Amino acid sequence: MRVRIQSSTIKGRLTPPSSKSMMQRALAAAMLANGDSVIHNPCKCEDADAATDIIQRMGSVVTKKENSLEITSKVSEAPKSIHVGESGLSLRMFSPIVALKPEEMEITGTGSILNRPVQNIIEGLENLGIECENPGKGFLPIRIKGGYKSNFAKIDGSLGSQFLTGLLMALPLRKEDTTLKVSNLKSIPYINMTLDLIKHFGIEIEHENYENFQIKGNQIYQPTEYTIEADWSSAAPLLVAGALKGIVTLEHMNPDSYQADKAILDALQKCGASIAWEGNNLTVEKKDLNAFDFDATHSPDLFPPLVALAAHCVGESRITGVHRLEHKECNRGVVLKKEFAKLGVRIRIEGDEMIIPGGDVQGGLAKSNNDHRIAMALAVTALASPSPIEIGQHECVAKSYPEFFTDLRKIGGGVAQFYFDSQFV
Ligand SMILES: O=C(O)C1=C[C@@H](OP(=O)(O)O)[C@@H](O)[C@H](O)C1
Ligand SMILES: C=C(OP(=O)(O)O)C(=O)O
Repeated sequence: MRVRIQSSTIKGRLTPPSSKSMMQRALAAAMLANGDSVIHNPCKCEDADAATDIIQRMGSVVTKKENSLEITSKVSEAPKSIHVGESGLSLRMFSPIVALKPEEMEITGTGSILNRPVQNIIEGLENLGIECENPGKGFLPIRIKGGYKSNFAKIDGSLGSQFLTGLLMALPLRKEDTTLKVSNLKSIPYINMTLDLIKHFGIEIEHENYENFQIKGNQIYQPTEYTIEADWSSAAPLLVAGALKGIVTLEHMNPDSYQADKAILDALQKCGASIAWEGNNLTVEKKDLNAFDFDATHSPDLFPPLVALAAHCVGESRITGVHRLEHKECNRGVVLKKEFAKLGVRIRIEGDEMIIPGGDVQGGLAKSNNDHRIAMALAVTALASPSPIEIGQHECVAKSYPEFFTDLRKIGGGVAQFYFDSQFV
């Protein structure tokens, strides 16, 4: 199935889905807290389902209520395997967590996660004395025989923050203290989110400049109630839709969020869109849009919606941080260049910079490459395109935002859906 989006005027109010990053962390923390926790406003998407399945396999009982999840956690026997679905975060966060258990456990996944390297997880765990096997030779599956033996490790943060998130969640449960020396950490705001969330569950970690983490052992996760915020990563394409073609108000947004992708506001401001807050309601409205420069090194998931924005600005926009895109659901730098070329936009990549000429969008056929953020970016690009854009493999939005096309339609997006029975682009 593919979807066709045509030029449309945007006008409306929405609440974006709850944060999948916070949701997966909250599920892990609730599992680590022996007792009853409640997650309010849970996120419903495939990555959240994967994390829910993992904690259930690890022995937590999850009960769905109206707009909450009750999680009863208890010490239980380790399963033989866990399945992370397509979630990079669940893979990298739960690996160090399951390594607290001495039993051997296999970690598997499906789809795009099978093309994402696991070497840095293995190296990091081995530095802490964990035995790992990797029948997938650099990719999933991996087998972990847990039991941390070392109190010190050097961690390479250059590929991202997710593995460090897992270590920061797991290591406070050791008997011993641990010191981590982290080099070249990327996606830093995600670590702030982790530290804030575990603090809510009673865990304290100190660090100097995101390089030297002192993790006290013998800490205890306290069962608690936790409310998941609206997702700034899912909000980003909706805000770009407002900036390109009308006006959109997003409700229940936290202006003080730790989420990295709140930085979309900086880019919208730089290009000249109108931004207004009223309490927790955020309104973005179209104005004349000019090219902008933006550093997305620490908020890499903003690249796709920012490319959609830049493609309709006057002039050439420059986004830094291309090296952060290689190991996402697809190689996002390469795929953005290839798919936007099909629509008339000749993106250039020079070193770590992506240069996007504005004003060349023609419309046409493009595919998501099974990447939810690319599918959403193509959809909002279409709102201001002279001819419609058809998007193949658009169902992949279910990874983070299953209702994306329904919501886009609610605010005026001209979304038509139809079946197609043979090979597509
Ligand atoms: O911790 C998280 O929730 C995430 C961290 C980022 O990954 P990296 O830390 O690998 O850059 C981001 O791209 C991902 O979508 C979610
Ligand atoms: C990269 C993403 O997620 P993950 O790494 O958790 O699969 C994303 O949601 O854009």
